[in-house]
Amino acid sequence: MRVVPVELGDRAYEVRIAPGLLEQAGKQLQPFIRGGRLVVVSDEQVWAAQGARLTEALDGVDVNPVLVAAGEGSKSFTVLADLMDRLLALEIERSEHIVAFGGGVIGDLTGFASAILKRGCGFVQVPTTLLSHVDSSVGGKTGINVAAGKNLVGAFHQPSLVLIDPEVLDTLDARQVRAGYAEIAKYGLIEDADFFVWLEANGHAVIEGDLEARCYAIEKAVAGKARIVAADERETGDKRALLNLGHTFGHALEAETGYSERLLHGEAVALGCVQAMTFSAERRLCSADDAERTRAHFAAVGLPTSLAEAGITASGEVLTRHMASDKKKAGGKVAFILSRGIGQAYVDRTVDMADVAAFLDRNG
Ligand SMILES: NC(=O)c1ccc[n+]([C@@H]2O[C@H](COP(=O)([O-])OP(=O)(O)OC[C@H]3O[C@@H](n4cnc5c(N)ncnc54)[C@H](O)[C@@H]3O)[C@@H](O)[C@H]2O)c1
Ligand SMILES: O=C(O)C(=O)C[C@@H](O)[C@H](O)[C@H](O)COP(=O)(O)O
Ligand SMILES: [Zn+2]
Repeated sequence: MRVVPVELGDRAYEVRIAPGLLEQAGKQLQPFIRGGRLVVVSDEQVWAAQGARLTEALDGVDVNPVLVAAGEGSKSFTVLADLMDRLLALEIERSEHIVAFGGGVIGDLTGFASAILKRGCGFVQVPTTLLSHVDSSVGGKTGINVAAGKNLVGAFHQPSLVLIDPEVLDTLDARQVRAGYAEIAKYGLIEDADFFVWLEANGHAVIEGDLEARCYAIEKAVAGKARIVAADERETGDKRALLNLGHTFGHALEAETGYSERLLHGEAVALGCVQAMTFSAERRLCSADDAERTRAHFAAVGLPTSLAEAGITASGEVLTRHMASDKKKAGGKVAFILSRGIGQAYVDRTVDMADVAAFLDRNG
């Protein structure tokens, strides 16, 4: 088993990664079982595909599944309110841990519900998508989307344990796997140029399900994220903001497409990373070659790299309006994660929104 520690003092926890780990859920989750039961929040699709594996591994435990609809729409006040009522109806106690069994939507929603239920109870992440393996299950960002934008209501609330079994990805469809891959490549672009080179050679293997390549890439991305989170848990400095590479652009694209299946979060991040690198190249911060390598790699693994490809016709002015609600805004200025080269992302607070709008109009 690969174990990545997330060093956060009294909120420290482990990320355990191993094929077949789900079969050991009884042993792994033992410390969190209270009164013989475990409350598990999941979505209907995950539960249909993987629920039996979890409940069989928890033989003898009274598993209480609480299911929500699959998809980004469940990161909403309506679903959160209903979930809270259902958790309270189970007479859940503050000393209990809730298990988030699903992708990033379930992790973000359940994590937020745990943060506010009875003023905070514990939770454990058992992620089931590639995206949630490499990114959303680690670091404690939880929350929901609201009319004003993506993840604008939420809390930092760390899980007590993360259990990653790459074999759960066997039932995940190929488009979702590719979307999750974008957050792996993002990590290489941020601060690990050698890892990006490795991905250029092995990205297909990661996507196609080579277990060794997948485990290596998952561990690498998780370890990178854990290091950044340990250094800047609440994004008060510029360190954690780097994990937002591609997201200022990407979240605007998700807003424009109504958080719908038209553009998955990971696809928006891929497109956003290409835009951030191309914008950086136009400003001569990084080379045109690095921007092209980024575009070519995402294209090679089947991710969208242009607005036209994603079917987005909105003007730069409309897209930058979405960016105005970005959480990285300070003193009225939106911060952008730009790049001095592959593996050299940095936070830039000098960007003029009119320049971004004109860039988007030129680079449809
Ligand atoms: N908190 C963070 O740090 C963080 C980081 C990155 C992304 N996110 C958030 O994560 C969300 C995206 O997460 P996601 O890409 O995992 O999407 P998701 O949770 O919507 O899952 C994608 C789809 O796959 C299905 N699914 C999940 N696991 C499956 C499995 N093993 N077999 C079959 N079907 C399965 C789900 O039912 C869903 O329909 C976004 O809301 C994004 O904002 C959060
Ligand atoms: O963990 C982080 O920090 C990230 O930025 C990871 C991102 O991949 C993730 O999508 C996150 O939810 C975006 O953060 P937000 O603060 O912009 O909502
Ligand atoms: Zn993301």
